[in-house]
Formats: sequence, C-alpha cells, structure tokens
Amino acid sequence: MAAAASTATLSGCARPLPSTLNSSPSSTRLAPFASRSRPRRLRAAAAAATLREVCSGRVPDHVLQGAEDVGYISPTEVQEQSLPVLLSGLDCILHAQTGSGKTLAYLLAVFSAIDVGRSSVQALVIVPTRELGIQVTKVARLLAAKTCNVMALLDGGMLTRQKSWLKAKPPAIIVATVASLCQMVEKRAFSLGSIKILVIDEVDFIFGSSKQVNSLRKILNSYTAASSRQTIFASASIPQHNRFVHDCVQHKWTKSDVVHVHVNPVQPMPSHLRHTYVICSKKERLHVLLSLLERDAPKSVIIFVAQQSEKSKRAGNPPSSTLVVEFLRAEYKGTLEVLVLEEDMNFNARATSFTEVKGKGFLLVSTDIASRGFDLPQTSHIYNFDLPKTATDYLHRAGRTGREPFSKSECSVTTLITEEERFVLQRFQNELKFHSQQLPLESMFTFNL
Ligand SMILES: Nc1ncnc2c1ncn2[C@@H]1O[C@H](COP(=O)(O)OP(=O)(O)OP(=O)(O)O)[C@@H](O)[C@H]1O
Repeated sequence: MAAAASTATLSGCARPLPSTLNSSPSSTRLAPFASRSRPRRLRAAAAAATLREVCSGRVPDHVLQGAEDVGYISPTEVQEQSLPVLLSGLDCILHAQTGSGKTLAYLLAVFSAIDVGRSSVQALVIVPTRELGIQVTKVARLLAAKTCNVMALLDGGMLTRQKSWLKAKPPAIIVATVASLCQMVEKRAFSLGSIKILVIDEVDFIFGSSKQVNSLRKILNSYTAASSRQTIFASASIPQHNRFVHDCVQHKWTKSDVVHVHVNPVQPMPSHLRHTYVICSKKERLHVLLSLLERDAPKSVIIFVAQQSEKSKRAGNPPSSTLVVEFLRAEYKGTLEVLVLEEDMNFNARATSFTEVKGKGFLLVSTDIASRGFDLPQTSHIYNFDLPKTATDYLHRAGRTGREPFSKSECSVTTLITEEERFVLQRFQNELKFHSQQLPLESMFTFNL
C-alpha cells in the first residue's frame, strides 16, 4: 500500500513542513492518523546531505558543532528520514532498528524546540532504566555544550538534593525514569506546565510494564497535554504499530496528525548480525559457553541470562547470573573482566558495573535490563545463555551488538538452547525474518562433564 502513494502532503499537519519532507527515501512510511487508510511515502532525497544540512536553520549551531565534534557528520538512515518530521514540530513515532541512531534524532528535536534563555523545564525525555538514562543524559549534555542544564532524575538518584536544585534553577531538559519523575511531580518539586517537547524512549517497553503504565498515562494526559507539546515515541519494536498509532490519537497521547516514521519495516533485525545456535543440555551449558568464549576470542561480550522467577527464589536456587558469573570467574582464562548487572542489585553496585563496562573490554553477564537502549559499541558478541522470552526480547538483546552505524563488520549472536527449545527459536526467526545457523556441539567441544 505504501508503494502506491508517491508524495507526502501530510494533511492536518500543525505547522508548515520543511521542503525536505517532500523528498525522502523509500523505506519511510508516513502514516498520519488523519489519513490512516493510506500510509504515505516520501520521495528519495536528491543527494546525500550532511547532518548539518538536514538540520539547517532549525537546530542551534553550537548543538550541531557538538555533534560534529564527536563524529556525527552524516545522518544515519533514520536521522535522514525522521529529522524533517521531528524538526517541523510534528508528533512522531520513531520506529527503527536497534543501533540506528534514534537518540540523536530525538535529541536534535529537543534542542530545536527549547529556548535556552528561559528558566523552566521545557523538555522531558522518559527512559525505562537508570542505565539508559545516564547514557541519554551524557549525549544531551554533550550537545548542550553548557548552554543549558540537563538534569537526570533516575531511580537510585539523589532525589532530595535534586528537589532543591529543581526549585532553585530549573533545568531546560530532564531525562527521567517514570517512577522518579512522578515522585518529584507529586512532591511539587516542579511542574510540567511549561513542557514543549516530550520524548518517550523504548515506549513499547514502558507501556508493557504493569508497574509503569499508569504513571506514564498520568504524564501523557494529566501532567501535560498533547495539544501543548510535541510528543515523540521511540523504539525498535512497536508490536501492532497500526493499532498503537490509533491508540495514540484515541487516548490523546499525541495530536491527530502524528507521523509514523518506520524505517526498515520488512527487516526489523539489523542485517550485519550473524546468528548461530548450539543445542545442548542444561548441564552442558556453562561448558559450552566457555568453549564459545575461547573459540570466538571476542572483544567485548554481553551474556544474557533470565531474571530469576519468584518460584525459583522461594526454592532457594541460585539465579542464572550467579551460576554464570561464579563459573566464569573460576574457569575463564581470557583477559576480559567478568561483570554482572541485574535488577536485584542495589543502585550503587549497578552504577559500578555500568561505569566499568564503559571504555574497556568486558564480559558482562546481564538480565534483560541491558537489552534496552544500552549503547556499548565495542560489543562484538552476544550470547543468550537463557533463551529470551519473546521475539522482541531477542531483537533487543541482539541489537546490543553491531551498533556502529557506518561499519558493516559482522557481529555475532549465539543462543544456547535445549532440543525442546528449538521450535521457540524457530518462531523468533520466522517473526523477525533472520536466519540462524546451528553450530554442531560434538565437533567443536571437547569437555567432559
Ligand atoms: N550520525 C551518526 N554518525 C555516527 N554515529 C552515530 C550517528 N548517530 C548515532 N550514532 C552512534 O550510533 C550508535 C547507536 O545509536 P543509538 O544509541 O541512538 O541507537 P538507537 O537507535 O537508539 O538504538 P536502540 O534501539 O538499541 O536504543 C551510538 O553509538 C551513537 O553514538
């Protein structure tokens, strides 16, 4: 259907659109709710533009300079396709592969919307985890180049101290987790009345969390109103996205002319990842993992484990993370440091693990807490020690590697499964349209249990 529509007139748009909106690559689908029956396409841009050209006149120069200083010269595909929409002030659902550069795209929109001369909270970026919040804050501060304050209101933060800072000198931009934000608003530390732009990153994850969804609805509908702000939702996975676009308008989470920018709709999985799997028994798994690490000699690794169930806790079993970490600390002879990250750790320990993985080779054993938004571009290998629960979880775990946008070097994702789990992995393959190759256990591993 998208191929049939050749131009994007975007009926119902609140503001005049930049001329680049009439010319865009074929992979973008624009589905303004006002004309939902026919998703629209943009025509291909005449020539490759730089990030500065794409943002021309709409993003302050110092912000673009900051971006260039860290090497963001050419826009990634999602930036090229979404920035004309985002910088025109339209509400947007930013839907593109993991590692495709959505963060910079929405932060550029933030800087184009705020007035750094005003002393009020004007932009709010909501993230699901403290770790992702730290990362986004870092990029926002880098782009702000000290022209405005960026505050992180994150779970495990020093909220009492931040409350007085908020009152004394409101930051222009706040990056927050849902719980910490609501706590502050309910304590009347500040109001969201002057918010011009609201971004919700990993939106499907936050909406999918029973703990967070009610608070999120308050942020969207009670503390602020869609009519007085620009709203941006971002994720690599938005299941039933047409339904979601419909709900956005129906529940007034966005305005009615919200635009769905969907890059690579046919192939949600980044193409330069190599997927393999090994079939082994539960008893063999730790040894298989060790053999793979010795064989692959990875630069940096994330090993994903399942979060321990309440039932398993009650039965007094150790969680997978403990099993893997203790085994690797005893048996792994490589140079990478073995670190752990999981929900049950206290925030100081989480912060230490997060800081330590930055900037050096690591072997991080983590639950799905590291699967959303974590940007450690040096990660060359992912191992699923425990099978992810859903195809979406597989997608986000796999997307922690292959994150250098203009590099095509192959990164790998290896999943350890039992014979009975084979069909689950097959289902993920069908849903996400990727191929996974079996590594034969017997020819590769020489351990005796
Ligand atoms: N224009 C650019 N040029 C070079 N590198 C870029 C550019 N934009 C983003 N990057 C880099 O690409 C990597 C991935 O970006 P980002 O974290 O925004 O991805 P994402 O789309 O949010 O992924 P996920 O869905 O996994 O959260 C980061 O390391 C970032 O620094």
